[in-house]
Amino acid sequence: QEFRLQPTPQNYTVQQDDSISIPRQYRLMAGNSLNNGTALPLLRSLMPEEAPDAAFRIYIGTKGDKVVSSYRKRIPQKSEGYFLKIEKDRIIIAGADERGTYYGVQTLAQLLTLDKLPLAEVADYPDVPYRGVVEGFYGTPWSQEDRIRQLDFYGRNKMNVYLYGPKDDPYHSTPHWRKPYPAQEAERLKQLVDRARDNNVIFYWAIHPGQDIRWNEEDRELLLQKFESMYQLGVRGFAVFFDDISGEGTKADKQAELLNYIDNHFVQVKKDVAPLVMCPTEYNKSWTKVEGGYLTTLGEKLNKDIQIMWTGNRVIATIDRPTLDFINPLIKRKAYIWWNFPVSDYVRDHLLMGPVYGNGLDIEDGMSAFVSNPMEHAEASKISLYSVADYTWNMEKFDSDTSWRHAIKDLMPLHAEYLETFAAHNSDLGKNGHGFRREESIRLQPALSALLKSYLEKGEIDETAYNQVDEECRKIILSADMLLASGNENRPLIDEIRPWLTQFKLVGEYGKTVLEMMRLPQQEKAFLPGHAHAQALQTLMTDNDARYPQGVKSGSGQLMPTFDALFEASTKQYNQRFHTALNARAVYSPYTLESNVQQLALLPTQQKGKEGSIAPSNEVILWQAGGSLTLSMDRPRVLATLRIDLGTKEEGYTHFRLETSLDGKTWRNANLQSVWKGYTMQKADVEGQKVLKIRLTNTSGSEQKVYFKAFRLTEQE
Ligand SMILES: CCCCNC1=N[C@@H]2[C@@H](O)[C@H](O)[C@@H](CO)O[C@@H]2S1
Repeated sequence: QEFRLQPTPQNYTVQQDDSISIPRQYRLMAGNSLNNGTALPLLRSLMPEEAPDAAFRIYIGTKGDKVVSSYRKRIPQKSEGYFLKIEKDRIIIAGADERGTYYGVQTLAQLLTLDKLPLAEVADYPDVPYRGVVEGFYGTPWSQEDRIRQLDFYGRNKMNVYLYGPKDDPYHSTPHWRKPYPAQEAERLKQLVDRARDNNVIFYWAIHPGQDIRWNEEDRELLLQKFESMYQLGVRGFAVFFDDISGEGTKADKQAELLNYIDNHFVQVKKDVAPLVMCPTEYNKSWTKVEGGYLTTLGEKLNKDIQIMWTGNRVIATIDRPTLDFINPLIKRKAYIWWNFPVSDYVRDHLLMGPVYGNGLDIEDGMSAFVSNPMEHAEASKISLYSVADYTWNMEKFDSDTSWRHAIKDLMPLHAEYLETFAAHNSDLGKNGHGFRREESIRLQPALSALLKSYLEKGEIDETAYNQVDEECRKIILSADMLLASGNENRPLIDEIRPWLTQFKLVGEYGKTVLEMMRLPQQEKAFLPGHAHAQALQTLMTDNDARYPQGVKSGSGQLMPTFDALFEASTKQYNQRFHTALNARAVYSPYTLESNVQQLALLPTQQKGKEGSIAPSNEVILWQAGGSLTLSMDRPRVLATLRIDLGTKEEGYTHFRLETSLDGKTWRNANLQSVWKGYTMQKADVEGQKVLKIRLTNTSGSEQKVYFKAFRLTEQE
């Protein structure tokens, strides 16, 4: 692929017919404003060496520095803007501010990877003021090494925000948010803060006190002391998260009072701290009742410079003009967008490696920030993060597919074609509680549907489609092996995605096996080995990783549904022809879920051996009065245990009724009791009961806010 600057500059011109060789020595003319910044160290790390008598010169400074005064008018009048010009005997880098100058050097760094330096002129600046990443997912927090690599990546891609808020860090959230970090964790955070500064990234530290905060002097002071201890570590950006909580902490006027206090007595006092960021309890449109006044209270009461985060019309949603036209007037400021992609903590068996798409290209003036909540897999998230950097820097020029291909090349230049094959077939999320889906296997879709259509409707094989799919299966197997054997090119990435690479190879082999079966349903003997092999592969694909009930998923959007349908169709043909009863069901879950509780209705069911479960949800469930959830079996089954965890203590369960039924008509109550004291998990007395359906209903007469942390049954052997 051709060379491109990342992110796409606002203005970039090159003299086509001319270039210069990279100067070996240069005389540096630097403005004083850069003395304690990171633009100069970066420049020195890129260019060979300074020589006071060298002919070639580099002028670098920010607006106002004498050294770049003659280029002052060329500097874009935009925060973090810069002007970069390469001439025969000099390079000029002039920033609107220190970070702009740093970005000018980052752009020069990319040009220096070319054999010859083009005589280029770049006048550049970002569309969205705050751009970057919020580590805000559930699951295994990123490691220290992950974060260091991330911060360097943000520097190179001109992202200026890293927001530290991993849900599972006990010092970020309940129970230890009031306590300073122990020495070792504090030291590690300090390392990150320093690394962020090296990359001109604002390191925001977020606190998540909402679950047990008390609206009093003591907790307010404890929170400020915690912020002060983080400030001592070098943190210069702060956030207060009130998401995913229920109870006292959700009151808007109390939240506003606390945040204004922090703003007035900490942020404004320190003077070198970025504007305070807050995460509201009602953080997406599907959860907010405008007339309830939560958002308008924040909009009216919160100091104007406090930023308010928003995920869009739903928890997981793309952002467009109507989204912003809804929220901005309510909060009386531009929303600070928290984009829940490529986060996968609600579909942990999937990787989201596909293109970034679906966000409006005309909304840069409607948001104060756009930060991505990524996967727990740091390296794998970089495909999306590269494109988020591209999209937020220059929105109009953003091209989803071009950006995606370059993101892959940036991640593994030597194995880009294989990683692209892998990423193309590992992008959809599968069925999930949020109903958010992504395109997958886009280029192969026509062949897959043509192959399936002709086989199902006419029992014929569309040879063209067949060969395309066969060829892709070969590429899938090859790509999996090449990436697994890719050694040190990007070992951390391969370590993260190895279970999915192994699975991907099985998908390729399964496809080839099913394609062979399609040729043989009339051959009594020859069909059998293929059928047996396909079943063996199905077993290997569902039982391959203890961390995921049904194994990791790969190709779940298009490849696997097609291959499964072809497996079933060819086996059915064989059974009819030879009056046999070979198993003709590829994927099989004995459990189906129905619910009129909107946030539960789409949750997938899982089955592994004798255990069945409904996938948990990360969010607070608004369970309407009379709302119910029903789990149905394919046939009556004898239960051993049933455990339910709504994240609430004893009295919370009194609002619900649990019933079982053998025929779906007559129901009998099943009592719930605590599994053990102080724990929210409850167990039902269903031991030995033969049931067809299980139903959980909110019989309290009013809406209940609960979590949906577990719904697990085991059958008797
Ligand atoms: C507006 C900002 C508040 C977003 N808070 C959220 N908390 C949860 C995150 O921890 C999860 O990673 C995310 C995706 O499951 O869902 C919600 S989104």
